[in-house]
Formats: sequence, C-alpha cells, structure tokens
Amino acid sequence: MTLSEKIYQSAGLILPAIATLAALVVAFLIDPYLAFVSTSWLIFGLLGMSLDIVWGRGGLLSLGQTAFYGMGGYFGSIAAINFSELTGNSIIWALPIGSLFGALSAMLLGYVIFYARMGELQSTILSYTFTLLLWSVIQTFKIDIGSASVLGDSGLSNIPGIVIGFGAEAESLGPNQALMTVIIIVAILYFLTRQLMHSHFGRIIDCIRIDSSKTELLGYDVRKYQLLNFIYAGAIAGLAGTLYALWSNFLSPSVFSIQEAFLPPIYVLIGGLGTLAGPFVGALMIGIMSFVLGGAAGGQTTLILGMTLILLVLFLKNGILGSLDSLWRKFLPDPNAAARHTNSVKIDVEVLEQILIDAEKQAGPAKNFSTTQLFKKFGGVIPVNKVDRNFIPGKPYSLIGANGAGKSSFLKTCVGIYQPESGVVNLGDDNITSSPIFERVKKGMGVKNQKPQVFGDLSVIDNLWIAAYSRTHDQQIALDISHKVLCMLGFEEQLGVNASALSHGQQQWLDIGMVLCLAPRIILLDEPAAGMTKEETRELSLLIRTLALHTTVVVVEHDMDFVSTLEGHVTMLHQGEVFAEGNIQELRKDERVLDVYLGRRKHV
Ligand SMILES: Nc1ncnc2c1ncn2[C@@H]1O[C@H](COP(=O)(O)OP(=O)(O)OP(=O)(O)O)[C@@H](O)[C@H]1O
Repeated sequence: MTLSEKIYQSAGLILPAIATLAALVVAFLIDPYLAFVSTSWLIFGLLGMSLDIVWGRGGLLSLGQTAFYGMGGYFGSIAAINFSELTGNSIIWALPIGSLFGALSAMLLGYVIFYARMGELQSTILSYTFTLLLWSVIQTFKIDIGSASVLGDSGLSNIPGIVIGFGAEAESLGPNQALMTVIIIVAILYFLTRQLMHSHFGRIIDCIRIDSSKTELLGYDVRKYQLLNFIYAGAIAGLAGTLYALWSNFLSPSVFSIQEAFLPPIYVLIGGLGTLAGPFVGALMIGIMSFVLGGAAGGQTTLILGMTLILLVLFLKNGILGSLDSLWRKFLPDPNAAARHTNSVKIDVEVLEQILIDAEKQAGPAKNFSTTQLFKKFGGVIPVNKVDRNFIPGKPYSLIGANGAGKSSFLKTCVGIYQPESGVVNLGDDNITSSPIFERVKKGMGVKNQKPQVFGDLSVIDNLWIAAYSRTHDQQIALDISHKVLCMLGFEEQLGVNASALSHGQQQWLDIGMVLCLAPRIILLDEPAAGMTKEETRELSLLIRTLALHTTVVVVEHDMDFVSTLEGHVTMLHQGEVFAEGNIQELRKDERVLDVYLGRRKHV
C-alpha cells in the first residue's frame, strides 16, 4: 500500500479525531448562547448517524428513527427526573435508560419488518406509520410516573439539565460545558460505531445491503444481522433523544411529528449516505444556515433553506463528504487497474486438491443429498412432480431438460428458495425440507446460481473472506483459506480489485471460489458454464470432475456438449418429472430424449 493510500485509509479516524479536538476548543471559547444552540445541532447529527447505520450501511430507509429518539427521550427523561432527585447526576440514569427504550422500540419494529420479509418500500412506510402511531398515542397519553408527569400534548417538563456531578449540590452544566460533554459523548459513539462497521459485523451488514440473498447463501442469518443493526441504531437514536430532552429541559409529542421524521434523511443526504460522519456535517450545515438566515431572511428562511438543500442534493449526489471522498480517490492509484491484466482462468488442480482435502478434514466427509416425492406447483403449473433422487459423491450429476422442464425449480426447491407442497429433502441424515437457507448452508450445502453473485463494492479478497468467515468464524483462518482459493484461481494480482471491475466470466469464477470457501459437502450449480468462453468451460469441467471426487456435485445444465465432458450421471427432466437417465452417450441415442430436445412428437 502506498503512503497516499495509507493516509486515505486512516482519514476516517484522523479527521474526526482532529474535528473532535477542534470542536472542544471552540466549545470552550464561544459565546454561551451559540454553545447552547450548537449543542442541538450535534444531537441532531447523532440522530442522523443512527439513520445512516440503518440506511447507508444496512440499506433500509427508516422513517422510524425519530420514534426511537422520542421513546428514548421520554423514558430517559422520566428516569432523569426521578433518579436525579436522589443522586444529583442525570446522565448516568437517563442515557442508558433512554438508549434501552430506543433499542426496545427498534426491536419491536425491526422484528416485524425483517421477519415478515417486507420489501424496501413497505418497510419505509411501516416505519413511518410506527412513528405517526406513537405521535397520536403520546398526544393524548397522560400519566404520572413518580415525580415525572407526562401530560399528553402539553408534553413532559421539569427535565433536569445535563448534570455530571453527584449529591445535592450538583448542578446542571453551563452551555459551554454541556456542549463539551455532548461532544465527548458523540465522539465516543462515533468511534464505537466506526469500529463496529469495520468489524466483521459491519462487513456482513455491507454484504446484506449489496445482495441479501447471496449473503444468506453464504450461511449468514441475514434477518438476525439486520435486526441487530437496527436495534443498535435504535439505541443510538434513543440516546440522542435523551440528550435532546436534557438539553431542552422539555419534551413535546412533536418529536414524533412528520416534519421531525423527515429531518434525519435530509442530514444524511446532505452529508453523504454511508459515511457515518456525513450526518453531522448535514445537521451542522442546516443548523448554521437556519441560525444565520433566521435574522437576515425576513421570514423566508424555510424557502431559502429548502432551495439550497435541493441544489446541494442535485449537484452533490453523494453528499458533501461522499463527494469529497470521490474527489480524493481520483488522486489515488486506481485499485481496479489490475482487473485489466487478467488472463483466462487456469485452475491449479494441485491447490484445488489441497483445498478440498483441508475442507474434508474440517467439515467432515461428503454428504449424500436426496429428495423423496418432492412436489412443487405454481397454480396449474407443476415444475417439480414427485421427484425421487439420491445424489452421492464420486461422479458429478447433471440435470438436463428442455426449457421449462423444471430444472431450476427443482434446484430452487432443494435450496429452500421455493417451499415444496409435499415431499422431503435430506442432506446427509438431516431432514432440511423446511430449514431456512442459511441453515442448509451451515449443514454443508453450497449453491452457485446461474448469474454470478458477487459483492461488487468489495474487493476480490473480501468476497472470498466473507464466505470463508461464515464457516470458520476466525478472521485469520478465513484469510488463509481465501488466499488459497485466490491462488487456485490465479487471481493473486487482482486481490484488491473491486469485484464489479471483473469481467462476467471472472465473476463466475469468483462466485465459484466463494462457494469453495464454504467447504460444502454437497454443491449445487445452476448453469455454471453460462457466459463462459470455450477455454473457461474446459477448466470448469475439470474443476467439477475434481470436486465430485471429494463432494457430492449436482449441475443443472442446458448444454449437452458440456454435460458430456463431465463424464457423470445424467438425469433428464421433462414436465417436472424424471424422464430418462443414464450416461450422456446413452441419452443421446435415446429417441424419446431427442424428441423432447428437438421438439418432435414421435415418441413422447
Ligand atoms: N416462481 C414461479 N412462479 C410461477 N411459475 C414458475 C415459477 N418458477 C418457474 N415457474 C414455471 O415452472 C416451469 C418450469 O420452469 P423452470 O425455470 O424450473 O424450468 P427450467 O427447466 O429451469 O427452464 P430453463 O432452462 O428455461 O431455465 C415453467 O413453466 C415456469 O414458467
């Protein structure tokens, strides 16, 4: 890595650290009124960051962040009002309780969103509805909890300020000290979140955003990770809400309002989606503009602000920090340059054998795979009609058939993408008929779909690593496995290239490499030769034959010539049923098979 790349890599750490120190100095020096106002900008930035975790990293535009913020604010304030009477200090009670209630509300909403497998738009609308629901409830809700009185649309008052001392004499901090305290809390949360997003957890979240179905095919429990990420962001929003309540000493139901719900997405868009620090820039910019325009624009603040924001989002599509990042990258060496130097893939069979032997040592022997009376229908169409099959290691199995014969449907029903109406799927001794996909993968199933599924924004090595990590849960072992597979494919030079910069054929190989990193005990390949050159197809055939010596391999394939090179067992499907089987030479002589393939009616 060059010096300029090293500086770029550490910028996300160094620049915010410098910004924190500078902010502390400024907070100490500025006018108390400005310190008071700018504290709220920082808190809004924190709320924006909580959305960036869910949206920029997790891929879900949630309009529920202000709901968690409001819930955190209310419950944190109730704790502060009651407990600070006893101990003086407000934040040690309010912040944990506020973030706990933010997290709990996020858990409730997130569970519905992720476990009901809602689409993106549905999820956004549901999160918005959740916020509005709380708004209407809190407006009429009146209750006394100890010394705290929640008074419907009159809100909650008498919230103590930010008190960090203890005892009867402990007092609220002045505006400058309060700002400095909030800067420190926000900085801690920013660096913690950055660390989390750079950990394996963050990488998995990135993969889910890019391609959630592929992430599940790598054996990750996608919904669990999405929910955990959502809960974490809810906790941050709840904490931001509590800080806001302590700062303003008052909370009204308007924190759950429509206007508030749309502010965090604006902060994120202005600052830069997925940058984590961007929402602070966005909140600061809006705060400063409103502050400055408030006096000068004679009642036209909202109009001028709105126009400026529209122009900003139009001309800086990646937001301020996102655009600066793109600009900076232009001065760095092109990480994808090596993608242009790739030759056609030549499998290193020796390395492949070693990988397969290691996999066997770690994951156990190959497993049989069988279906019994497997049946799937779509309305009147029956693409899988009571199929009994038993696949064992030794020779590859090919499933052939004309278009619409049911090959892909059979494979998808085996993988768990389609749920069968009846019948059983067994992996080794386990009945996996109703297991979720990620559990099947954990039990040893490896799947390669027809189109290459790689994480385009991640480097080649990271793509392999994320697959290997799913099996090993050990960062170093996963890296060792990734390097072996990289070497087997001859991709060493392309290690740092983004997967999206590879050609279609290379992406197919990378996808196959990812499957190998899982050390699968049975491998299902759907038209793996699609889009490959003749040379690559030859290598693929060699790879599949080698794989079949160590694992069970089932290939769905159209191309009879390719199937004949596999020298394995062939099953022909027709109208969802097993129509013929044997080796390819026998099937090629079978008139009934030729009739189906050539569309003749003589024997069928
Ligand atoms: N999700 C679905 N909903 C409705 N019908 C489907 C669905 N998936 C497949 N089918 C139908 O099932 C039948 C078998 O399709 P399938 O894709 O499994 O065949 P195939 O042998 O893989 O064909 P091809 O080689 O063209 O991919 C077709 O009639 C198809 O329209």
